[in-house]
Amino acid sequence: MMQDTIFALATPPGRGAIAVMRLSGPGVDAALTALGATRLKPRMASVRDLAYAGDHIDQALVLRFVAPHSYTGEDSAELHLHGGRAVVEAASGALIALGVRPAEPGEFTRRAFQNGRMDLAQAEAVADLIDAETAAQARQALGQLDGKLSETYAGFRLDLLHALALVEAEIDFPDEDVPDNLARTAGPVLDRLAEDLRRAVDTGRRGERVRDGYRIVLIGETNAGKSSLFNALVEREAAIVTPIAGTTRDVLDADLVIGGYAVTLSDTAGLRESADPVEAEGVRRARMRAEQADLRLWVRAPGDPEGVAAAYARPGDLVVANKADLGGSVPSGGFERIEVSSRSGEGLSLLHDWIATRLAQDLSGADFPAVTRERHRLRLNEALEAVEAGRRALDAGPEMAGEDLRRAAEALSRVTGAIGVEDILGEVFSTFCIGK
Ligand SMILES: Nc1nc2c(c(=O)[nH]1)N(C=O)[C@@H](CNc1ccc(C(=O)N[C@@H](CCC(=O)O)C(=O)O)cc1)CN2
Ligand SMILES: Nc1nc2c(ncn2[C@@H]2O[C@H](COP(=O)(O)OP(=O)(O)OP(=O)(O)O)[C@@H](O)[C@H]2O)c(=O)[nH]1
Ligand SMILES: [Mg+2]
Repeated sequence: MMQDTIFALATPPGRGAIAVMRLSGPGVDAALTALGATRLKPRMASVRDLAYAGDHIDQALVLRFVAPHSYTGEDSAELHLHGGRAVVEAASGALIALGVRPAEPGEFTRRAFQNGRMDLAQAEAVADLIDAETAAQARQALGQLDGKLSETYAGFRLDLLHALALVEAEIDFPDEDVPDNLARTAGPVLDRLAEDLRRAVDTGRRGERVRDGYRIVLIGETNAGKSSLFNALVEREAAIVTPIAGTTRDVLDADLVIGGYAVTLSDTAGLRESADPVEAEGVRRARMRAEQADLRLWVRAPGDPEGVAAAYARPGDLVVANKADLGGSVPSGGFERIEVSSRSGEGLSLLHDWIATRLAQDLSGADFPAVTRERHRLRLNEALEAVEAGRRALDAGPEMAGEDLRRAAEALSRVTGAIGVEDILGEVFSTFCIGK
């Protein structure tokens, strides 16, 4: 079956200096000819007057790419138009009249994937690079686009296939010259692989946090000044502040960038026992969010009760001793501690720097993370479990182990899309923007 020919605006909609319209599919050359763009040398920019049905559309810069030497691997073209709504409308109308269809989100990259121009992890990297707002996110996405994540998984698979070959040799030639002590040969290979996978899962937290944002949660007793500190850090009056204990109920999130890393900061309800069902639900949500935090700032004020929050703090938390302008002391309780005043602003830049240092500690690292999305982490854990099961099964016999190892290989292949791809295509490409 012949592929549709598709088009989409690749630049943001609206008024701009230039609007780039992208086309891909077997009908590209016919469409270009119908618009009057002829004698185009592949990969060379040419200025052409575009017209359709007697109407002049634009004087445009036109690029033509001949399959397979294009982004999608198909015949493709770009119309660099004057960036006004009317011109873009006229060009779209002409293309639709010529039987070229508007693209679905991510359809260009999906075709690039289906034509073997990139694997699934690289396609995800394209989306991540477009969404990147911090330098760290862009760096990580670019590494993934270059194939670093794919290489890591290829390495795991190679070790796995090595172990599988040993196991299968034992299955196929049980009476021949294969060492019959299988556990002695394949065992160490699997042990090493399991070790590598475990390390990859551990560093994976870092990749996901760089991509999705590092989660910082404010916790503390009511009235400690969590919402005041939240407002000071996000630099706007986002949260309600009152002298009434129990003001905050819902969890309030704000996205910010600290030290070049994306951070989600959450304000939460003050932790205390409450008979009010609304407040009790707020406290339940506060605890839930605090559980998932990468860093918790335990906000304390002079005279705070040694109450629920103290019982809740855990190693790694930072005590933020608030209301320093009032004098009076706040016990640190063995935690690292920084004195601030949300009111006067004293100490806030110190707090900012402390957080930036913690982020760099937790998120920077020389080697590229094996996991940047939950999808990767789930498959990696699946592979690790299967390898561990295979290792245990070696003693029971090669058939048992072979089954587990094939399951591990399949889990790893799903990350780069080497197999079992149909069910994940929708999930991966539906989040793209149109024109990518
Ligand atoms: N105008 C424009 N800018 C763009 C893109 C684009 O499609 N159009 N890209 C799209 O995301 C990115 C660049 N990525 C691209 C990757 C491969 C090919 C390509 O034509 N590859 C051919 C030829 C390679 C060569 O010139 O030697 C190939 O690999 O065979 C084009 C763009 C970013 N900038
Ligand atoms: N003097 C002084 N007062 C502060 C400071 N920070 C907050 N406050 C006051 O303390 C009271 C409580 O502040 P909030 O920010 O609402 O406290 P909270 O921890 O969010 O309280 P809940 O939402 O009830 O848990 C308000 O009256 C604030 O104006 C500070 O640094 N110095
Ligand atoms: Mg509050």
